[in-house]
Amino acid sequence: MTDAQTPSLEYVKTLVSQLNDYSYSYHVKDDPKVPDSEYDRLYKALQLIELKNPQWIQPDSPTQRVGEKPDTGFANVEHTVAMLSLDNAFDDDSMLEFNERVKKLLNESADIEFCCEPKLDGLAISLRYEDGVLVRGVTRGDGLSGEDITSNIRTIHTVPLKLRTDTPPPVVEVRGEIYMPKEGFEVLNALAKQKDEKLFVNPRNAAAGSLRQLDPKITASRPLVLCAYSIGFSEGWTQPQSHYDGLIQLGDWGFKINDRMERVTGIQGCLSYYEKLNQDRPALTYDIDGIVYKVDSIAKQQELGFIARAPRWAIARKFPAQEEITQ
Ligand SMILES: Cc1ccc2cc(C(N)=O)cc(O)c2n1
Repeated sequence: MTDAQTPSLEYVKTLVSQLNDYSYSYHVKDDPKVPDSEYDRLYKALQLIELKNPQWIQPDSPTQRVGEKPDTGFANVEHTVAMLSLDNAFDDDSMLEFNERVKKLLNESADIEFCCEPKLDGLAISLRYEDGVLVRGVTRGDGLSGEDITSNIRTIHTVPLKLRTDTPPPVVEVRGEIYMPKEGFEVLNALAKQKDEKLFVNPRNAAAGSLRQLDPKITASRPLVLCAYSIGFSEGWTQPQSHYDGLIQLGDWGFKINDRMERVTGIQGCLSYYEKLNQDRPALTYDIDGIVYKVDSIAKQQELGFIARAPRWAIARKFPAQEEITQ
């Protein structure tokens, strides 16, 4: 790319695409492709052209991540499909019962395939994409409705402003957990201490406080990460028939998915996954409060359905509570 490119709509689209590719590699794949200086040079070039040609501004331009405060507070929005809480299991016997109950309900004698993932200790949100473009981000709230925090969601680099595909579903809602990595939490509290400000008790509270800021510039300054964990409502496409494949699809679209996510066979696979993750837990760069196990087959999930608001096809196996972080 030449430096002195004549500004044009095509050139703006190329710059946006290039900057978003670099940002995806850096923030989602943790694999920077160019030095920060090169990213900043292109970003400034884009800003300058957009300033002189606002009509060329693209919806997924990285310059559009940090907007203005919403005039009023956060509007309340109803979820198209309820955001479920999970039944909890606190010991292996409960896991064995969960497995037996699932097999009985499915009238299945063979081992069930489960998808396992760390249960991130953050805040659940739902993102709506129309024709591949992010239109809204809503907190879980009470599971039926939540707060529209789109302006704050847009500032998070691991939230794609546009899905990385030329053939997006007309409508898809993606669910994920927004969390603050342990290191970012320590730096944030060290800064707060220096400024004699109130400290956050733990990364989850820090993430919640950062998302509830009315000013997106404050949210933008906080080290927040989105990890996608499921596809919610969608229409106009053929959804993968396995939860695991759905997560791979989300990764292909540009979302961060958890690299510890794994598909296992039967209850023994679940118990082994628990033992391994419980050992590795202290070394993780983020807080978790358990493991989420899901029946991998979407058809089996639909057959099992839901009791009240907790699905019969999933369970959260909790770790013993970590000692509270002393200030
Ligand atoms: C259905 C459901 C509900 C809450 C969840 C929460 C998490 C999480 N906190 O990481 C992961 C999941 O797969 C979840 N899945």
